Amino acid sequence: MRIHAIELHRIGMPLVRPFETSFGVQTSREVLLVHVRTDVGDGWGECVAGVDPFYSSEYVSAVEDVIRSYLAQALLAGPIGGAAAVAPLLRFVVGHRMAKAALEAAILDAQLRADGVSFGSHFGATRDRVDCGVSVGISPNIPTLLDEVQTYIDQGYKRIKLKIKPGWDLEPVAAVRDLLGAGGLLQVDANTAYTLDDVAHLRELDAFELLLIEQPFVEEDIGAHAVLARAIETPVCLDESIVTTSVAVDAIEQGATSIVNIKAGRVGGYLEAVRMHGACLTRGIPVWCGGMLETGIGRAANVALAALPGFTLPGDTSASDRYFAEDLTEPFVLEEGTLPVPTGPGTGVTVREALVRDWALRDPLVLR
Ligand SMILES: CSCC[C@@H](NC(=O)CCC(=O)O)C(=O)O
Ligand SMILES: [Mg+2]
Repeated sequence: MRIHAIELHRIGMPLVRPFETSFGVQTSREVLLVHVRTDVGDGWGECVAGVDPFYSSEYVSAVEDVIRSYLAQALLAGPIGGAAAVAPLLRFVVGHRMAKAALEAAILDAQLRADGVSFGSHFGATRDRVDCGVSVGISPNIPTLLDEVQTYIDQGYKRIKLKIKPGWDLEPVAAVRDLLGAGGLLQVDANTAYTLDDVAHLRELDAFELLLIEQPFVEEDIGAHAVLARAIETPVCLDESIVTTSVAVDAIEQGATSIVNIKAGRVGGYLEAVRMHGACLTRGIPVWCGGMLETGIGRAANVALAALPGFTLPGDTSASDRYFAEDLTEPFVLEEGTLPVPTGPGTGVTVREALVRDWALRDPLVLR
């Protein structure tokens, strides 16, 4: 495959409601899209990095810079062996996994569209629909939280995930457990907001029959998560910590995580995410597909990934209208708590390029 151009599009999309986590409040999504033009056709990839380095060390301007300054040339210098060659070609740059993942996804999209193969088929999907959960931000108060959760219950979501932080945890969880009833699927995500000093406090979550507690401690503290896992009943699930398949295996073997949130952008791409799925499946570790407020481009790829056999828990693969009034692709619409796996070549979705232009925050960066 010969890549003729790599275009970086930085666009802004308002969120339908503010989304608050333990690291801040978001009211819009500023997202970097990669559009590659190759000798076999075009492809689109979405970078999951936020506009600020608050979820991880990556952020949109840094992604633009690392692609422009280092990564693009490695892909434009000469013919490459397709998407499988991208990670090895980019290994000379340390980290920057979200940037690399967006490039690989765009190239994979171009390659599979040319081959007439869908992401799902390429990954080994075994389902044609995936069960969907929804992530609920920190609310100003309990009544507001319950109104939002009730909306999602009425829409048919199969699982509720609540963002928590010190001062907003036991009370909202108790209220939502009460609203859901005993059998409702409920989990929490702390986005690293706690420390080992909070173990006794976090043990009180055991009363609410949660599916899991996601990433209570900072990314690097794998061992601390193993200590917590031995001290509480609620299964510990890692997100930010799990940046490669080998880190996932180490964390599993240390007893730091018994469920894994897989996000292709966080681990360097969909091909690594498929490898991570395989490693977890072999070890009997359930996985689910995390979300990064993707547009329909990333959402299509996530739904394909979530259709693999080891993805046995509902993911943060919500409908497009969870975050956006209008999407860059045909909207993903929830049907009985599920989304259909796209069957068309590549991601299987068509990017509305007029919207990419209308929502652009600056002129595209074209690298040749
Ligand atoms: C801006 S928060 C993004 C990271 C967060 N993602 C979600 O909560 C799900 C977001 C989504 O529904 O795409 C997580 O830590 O899991
Ligand atoms: Mg998370």
